[in-house]
Amino acid sequence: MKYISTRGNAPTLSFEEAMLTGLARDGGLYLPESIPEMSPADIRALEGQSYEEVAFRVMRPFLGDAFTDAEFRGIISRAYAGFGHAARAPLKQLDSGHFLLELFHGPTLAFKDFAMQLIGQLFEFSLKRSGKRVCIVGATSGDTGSAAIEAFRGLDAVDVFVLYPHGRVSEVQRRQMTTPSEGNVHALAIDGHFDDAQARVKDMFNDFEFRDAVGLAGVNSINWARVLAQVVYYFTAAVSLGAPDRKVSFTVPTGNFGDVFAGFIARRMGLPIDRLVVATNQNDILHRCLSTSEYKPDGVIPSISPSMDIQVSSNFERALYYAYGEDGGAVAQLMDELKAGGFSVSQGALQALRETFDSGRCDENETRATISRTWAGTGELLCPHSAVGVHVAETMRQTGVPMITLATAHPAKFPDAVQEASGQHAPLPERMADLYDRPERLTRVANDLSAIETLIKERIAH
Ligand SMILES: Cc1ncc(COP(=O)(O)O)c(C=O)c1O
Ligand SMILES: N[C@@H](CCOP(=O)(O)O)C(=O)O
Repeated sequence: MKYISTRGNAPTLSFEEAMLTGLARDGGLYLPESIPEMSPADIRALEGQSYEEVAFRVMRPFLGDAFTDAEFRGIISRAYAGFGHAARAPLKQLDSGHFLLELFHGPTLAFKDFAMQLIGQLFEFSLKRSGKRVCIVGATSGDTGSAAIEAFRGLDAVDVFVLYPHGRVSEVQRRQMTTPSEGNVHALAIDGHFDDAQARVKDMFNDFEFRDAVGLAGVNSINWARVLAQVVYYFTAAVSLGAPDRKVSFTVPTGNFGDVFAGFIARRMGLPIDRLVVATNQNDILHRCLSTSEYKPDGVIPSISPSMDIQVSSNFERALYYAYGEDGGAVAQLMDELKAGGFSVSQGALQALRETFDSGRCDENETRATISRTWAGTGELLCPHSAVGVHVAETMRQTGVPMITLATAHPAKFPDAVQEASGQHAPLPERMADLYDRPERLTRVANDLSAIETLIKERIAH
């Protein structure tokens, strides 16, 4: 299995190389050259299997010869051993035909753990084998950063730097990033919002001298392995509702488009997904683009679902690659236009996107009302991101096709918003009960590439 760049002008890599490389050297994102398919019989055979077994069968064809079957099974088993639910991703019924896929039972209480725990294990295995070191730099609006720190803390061959927008993540998210005491963990609070942090990370990848000097690696959903690990729970959820003999739809609270793009890959692999619904908060560039064809970032507005406060949605580039008929030149052209302010998706590409994706938006009041209504009606306490999904799903439901909404974070990560909306306190699990008492360690940084690069080089030298 080979990996190619969405912009068509970077070296072709193996799975392991693409995983350790992060951003392609032409600025694009890696994708498999072709997408392996699973037959209806293969999908049917997943019924009743453990999450780990489904993960093995779904991901194995993408890996080539990077790991033996036994090695990969061991990696998967270690990755999910620390999850707080035997099913890993349990499905709960909310209403007739509407289900909630709970993705927040991992160590940092967000869906990011599904991929990050796996790539933590993959990196560790791979770096031990090669004897190499890497410097991971990630951008986060709150959840990727804490999941990355949890997955890589204390690893000898890795330094992990996380850039988060100062003052724009929840207190629990911040403390998850600033309280680990391991010397290889560096939480950097940047002046700006998530889009600034993500832009600086991509700038670092495009600064080849810096990139090669520090051994830069990425664990944002830039990294294909992140997306791949998220494909698995689309299979477990759909199969438990009758796939491949019954279609299902998914609604996905969306920011950087990684999670919903994983659903797109599941669909291309043969999973009978009817609609993939992109649910945005008031930072609704994706909903506007899918409705009007115009993709023009116009500034982030802070919301009560802060992890989705994103206007430059990295993985949309991967969807555009397929919508433009796998034409890397066309994608490179759009990304140049984006640097100059924005672009319009062609009518043909828009039609291709709409064959798979629907979209909807949920404002702040609707988010609060959904948390309150869902608590009162079902006893399920939603985090604000999951509430965005549930609200949009409720407006999109079709009779006859079950809708599965992804619950992307635990309500305890956003206790103030949840309390205000529902009057309910969402307590942290016992193992994190002292989070508010642990000492914090962070560095404030300006939104300045050279200052951040200098800081990273100095920290690594020490
Ligand atoms: C809790 C939560 N929900 C939803 C999202 C959006 O996911 P994606 O960026 O993959 O679209 C994020 C951030 O990624 C998140 O942290
Ligand atoms: N919401 C994310 C933003 C980064 O997304 P990623 O999937 O590209 O890592 C976060 O919580 O950091």
